[in-house]
Amino acid sequence: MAAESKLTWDSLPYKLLPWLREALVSNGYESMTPVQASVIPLFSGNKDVVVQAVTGSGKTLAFVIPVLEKICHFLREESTFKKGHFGSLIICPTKELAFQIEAVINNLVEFCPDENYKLKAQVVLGGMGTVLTDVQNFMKTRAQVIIATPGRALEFLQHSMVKSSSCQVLILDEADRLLDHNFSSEMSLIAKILPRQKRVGMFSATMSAVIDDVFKLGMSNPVRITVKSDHLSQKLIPSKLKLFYSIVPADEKIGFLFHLLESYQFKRAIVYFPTCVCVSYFYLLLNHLLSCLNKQGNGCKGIKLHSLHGKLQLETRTKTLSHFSGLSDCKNVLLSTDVAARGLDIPDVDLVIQLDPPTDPDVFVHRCGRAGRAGKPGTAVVFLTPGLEENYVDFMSMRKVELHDLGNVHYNPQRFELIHTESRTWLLADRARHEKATKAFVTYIRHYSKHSAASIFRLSALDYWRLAKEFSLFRFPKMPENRFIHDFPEGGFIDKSVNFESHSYLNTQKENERLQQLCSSSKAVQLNDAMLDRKARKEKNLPWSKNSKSKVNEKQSSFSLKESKKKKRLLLPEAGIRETQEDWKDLVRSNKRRKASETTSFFNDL
Ligand SMILES: Nc1ncnc2c1ncn2[C@@H]1O[C@H](COP(=O)(O)OP(=O)(O)OP(=O)(O)O)[C@@H](O)[C@H]1O
Repeated sequence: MAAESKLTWDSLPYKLLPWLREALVSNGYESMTPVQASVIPLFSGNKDVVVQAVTGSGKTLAFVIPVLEKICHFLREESTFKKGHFGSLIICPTKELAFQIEAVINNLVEFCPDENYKLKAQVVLGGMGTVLTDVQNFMKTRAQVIIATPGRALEFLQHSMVKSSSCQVLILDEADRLLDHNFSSEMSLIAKILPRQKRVGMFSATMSAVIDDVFKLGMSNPVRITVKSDHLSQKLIPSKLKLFYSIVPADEKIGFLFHLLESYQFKRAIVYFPTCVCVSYFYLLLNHLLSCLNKQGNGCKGIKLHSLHGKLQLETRTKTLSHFSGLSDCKNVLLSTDVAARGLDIPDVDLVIQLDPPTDPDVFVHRCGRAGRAGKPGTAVVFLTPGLEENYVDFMSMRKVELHDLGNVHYNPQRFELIHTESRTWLLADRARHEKATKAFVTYIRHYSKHSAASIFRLSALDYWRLAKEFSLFRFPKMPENRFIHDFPEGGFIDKSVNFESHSYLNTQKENERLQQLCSSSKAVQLNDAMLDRKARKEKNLPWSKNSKSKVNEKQSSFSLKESKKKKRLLLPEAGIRETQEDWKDLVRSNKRRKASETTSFFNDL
């Protein structure tokens, strides 16, 4: 980071603990960043702080230093925390961020002389064992700093063996995220459990709606600190981060993404997708396309893809991040949801691509801020589809975020066609792939409806045909939004040349099950036809006196028999119809899940 000479650690109005000063310098932090210089004296001097500073400006150390100092002062006086007690609680919205903060603390505390005490931090996260395991570990390690995500932090504090009366400092990293409606109830309960006398620090690059909530957390007279970038026009954006937009029709996004990945010189890039299913689907598809393009000598060599989203096991997520950020001679590309939008500090990420803008405009700033950190150069590009979405440029400009046109990009149309053909062939080879594409498409539409800028992102204005092509769909799933699709094809069939009955699974067991189901439903149709035939014959053989219908009606009745057969068939689970019902069931199920998850954890969706 470009250090300003006057911001040395010695220029603080008090003297840092000698071991801490040494630890900072040994970790390469020769001097303070502006946010550290503004925050540390106030926060260490017992003020509550609400800090807004651009992404990558060093907010983590701005709270870690006062936290460690306060614990050391306490330990100097009391020599130890009583069993079950701790000194500081740091809350952040994601597990990745919790581990990152733990690493920053660990790198410093190893310099702490442990004559009397050993400084320790412990992460306490949902999805990693039970809270009882966390508590048992805590009893063994006697960690003084707890780093947690909100739900597990609350469970931990509510455990009878955990005593919170010695907690002196509460930190909310990505505070605006922690205080939004998804976490606010946990946060108020946590604030009630912790002692009144604690100091509170809130940190984020965006703080639009936070200020009303500070008093709920028991902050008394907080100081608001805003550190803007020295960028001429963009005060919310780091000075060396360049922001671009490009108008790209939905069905050209994948081709254009490959073009950017190939033509830009970068070391690490993050590509954002809206949902977990979209990440996992496009990870498979893009990997396949990459190997096709490579084999056919169509470029895109030396690119390695990684995928990250909240539905992956924590262990997988951790491994993915370490592979993505580890040493490599490839261009590493992380396909991710917003689980990697905030706080993550991955060295050398110099390109961020957003296939779609995020639903919350504040997240846009956080996503872009994964590049251009700590004074390094970076580029962020967002794709906007032609039409209403173009207004996003003015919308962001009103929020003081200026986007520049990436300009005309010439890319190879042949390669573009190749991408579509290869995607189609790949999907045709396995029915499961098309099912995944369908799910990804449905989650995309659902996500689109959540945009806070509803006048720009309208479901009615989406180009569903092009969007379906982006996902390589052969058929529209049944969903309420189909009413917006012009010239909606009969049965939703986009590609009429695809025979859905013979479209098979690559997995033999799955395929056998499907064939059995198909067979039993066609038997059911036959049985039903036979039953109707018998009934008709019986009616025909009745004596004239008992038959209510006249001969004149006979022709009509044989016609209505055919009609009723047809109708009954429609009620039976024939292959095509069953699929539509499946699509529909998926949607209903996912709607139910969405409602449930909206009331539980928002981050399941990331
Ligand atoms: N004093 C310093 N000197 C040199 N580098 C620093 C200093 N402080 C922090 N950094 C580096 O700057 C980078 C960004 O820091 P950090 O992750 O704390 O930013 P942030 O402001 O929290 O960003 P975000 O808003 O994205 O969470 C890190 O790589 C960190 O090592």
